[in-house]
Amino acid sequence: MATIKVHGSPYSTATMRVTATLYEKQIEFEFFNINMRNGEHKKEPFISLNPFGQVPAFEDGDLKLFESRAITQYINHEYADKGTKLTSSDSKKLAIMGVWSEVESHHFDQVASKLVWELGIKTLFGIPLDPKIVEENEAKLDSILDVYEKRLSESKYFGGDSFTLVDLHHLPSLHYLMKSQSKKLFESRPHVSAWVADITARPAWSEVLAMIPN
Ligand SMILES: N[C@@H](CCC(=O)N[C@@H](CS)C(=O)NCC(=O)O)C(=O)O
Repeated sequence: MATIKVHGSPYSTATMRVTATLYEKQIEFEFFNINMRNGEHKKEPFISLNPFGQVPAFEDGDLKLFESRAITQYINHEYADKGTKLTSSDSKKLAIMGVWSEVESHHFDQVASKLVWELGIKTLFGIPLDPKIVEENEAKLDSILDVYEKRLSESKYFGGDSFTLVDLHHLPSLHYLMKSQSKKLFESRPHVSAWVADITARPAWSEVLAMIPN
């Protein structure tokens, strides 16, 4: 089997989505650290792997991919027999997963990524945050988490009874937000809070966190 290569940054939420999937599937990979502070993601050779100049990029033999969710879907499909099953073979369950997958990327992530930047990354690198952006996006997150609380009171995970890619795709932003003032929005909702505790305790997720430099 050709070696899988992940080009990204251990701090990047999109990169973490891919490494979390590889660890869940127990697939070995080689990690190439792209120094974003030096702008390596905007230059060759990286820009040939992702013309949008964003991490991560991924290689499996001749196959070259970018866009983290497309990469996780590929890994899940190609290595279906390995590690954790992160999807369903039932078309109705798959359709429900599809709904919540769209919610994660078009509702949750739109807001969470702004908060991660303001409260997570800027804090990490000592850059002053913009309180207006934080306030606006926390208000939006509050409404999204009302929907999440209802869904998670009916179903243990977003896709049903078992952990799937939909839950996994949330993990990187949760990592930053649960260390920030936005934590209160998750903790005030019992089902959301139990789901966060459950999915962040997964051994594969600890392996992703171990890649972040101290
Ligand atoms: N939709 C893309 C988003 C990738 C993305 O936004 N990556 C961030 C790091 S988490 C990045 O490279 N930011 C630098 C930039 O946009 O210039 C994916 O899921 O892969």
